[in-house]
Amino acid sequence: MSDGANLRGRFITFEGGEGVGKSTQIRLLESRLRAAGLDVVVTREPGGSQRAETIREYILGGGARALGPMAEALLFSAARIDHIDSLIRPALQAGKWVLCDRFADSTRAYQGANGKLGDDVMQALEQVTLAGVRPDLTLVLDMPPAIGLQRAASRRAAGAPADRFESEGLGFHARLRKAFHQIANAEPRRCVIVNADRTAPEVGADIFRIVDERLGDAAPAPAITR
Ligand SMILES: Nc1ncnc2c1ncn2[C@@H]1O[C@H](COP(=O)(O)OP(=O)(O)OP(=O)(O)O)[C@@H](O)[C@H]1O
Ligand SMILES: Cc1cn([C@H]2C[C@H](O)[C@@H](COP(=O)(O)O)O2)c(=O)[nH]c1=O
Repeated sequence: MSDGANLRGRFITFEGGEGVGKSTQIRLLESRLRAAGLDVVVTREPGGSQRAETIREYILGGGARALGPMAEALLFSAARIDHIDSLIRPALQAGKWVLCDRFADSTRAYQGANGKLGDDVMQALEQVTLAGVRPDLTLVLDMPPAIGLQRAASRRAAGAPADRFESEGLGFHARLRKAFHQIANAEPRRCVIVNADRTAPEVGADIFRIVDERLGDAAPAPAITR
């Protein structure tokens, strides 16, 4: 969340490479948190607001590729500013739990590490973009990239092309995995790496246990059933 005392909710982000199961796990966690009586908002990046969804279409369609990683990072950040202002901050101020499919760590990994933008640039960008809205917990879903890419490909409609980043080579996706590990290892109070190469219910049980351990005091009696 949240360095502002007026942000009462909880902010959980899901990160990782392509096809690691973030959307699937967000749906599972959403239903468990709702069952525990919490007010939950599910959202995603890039996107989550009308203007940010327009930017999403442009970037994932490959429109910004030729501009290079710095310009792409700025576009993701522009989308994030609108998303934070119009949806995330108001939800946190209202005491809701926000589950977000990707956030600033994706910019660090995809544009920063893979695009070779310096840490100083990435930190400055986050400082102005996030304006104090930072995740309470980040779940980094981890698996060999070849498996995730295979899952992402099998999810696509027949004949649909891979998007801007799915179509990068295996080396790009291997560097992403390393970057997410580095991010998580550098911030162990915020980030947990979750082995996503298991069945969805197994991963989901692990995630709920982590959420309960890390943020359970904020929830009305979250009960682990398995
Ligand atoms: N644990 C799992 N085992 C096998 N298949 C899974 C598992 N979790 C999700 N899937 C399937 O893999 C595909 C990708 O899952 P999902 O959309 O949840 O991933 P994602 O991380 O949100 O992907 P992306 O970042 O590419 O949008 C879907 O077809 C989904 O049904
Ligand atoms: C937020 C963000 C995302 N990306 C990349 C990562 C994915 O390839 C796509 C989003 O697609 P998904 O199916 O919704 O995961 O965008 C990025 O490069 N930088 C970012 O900041």
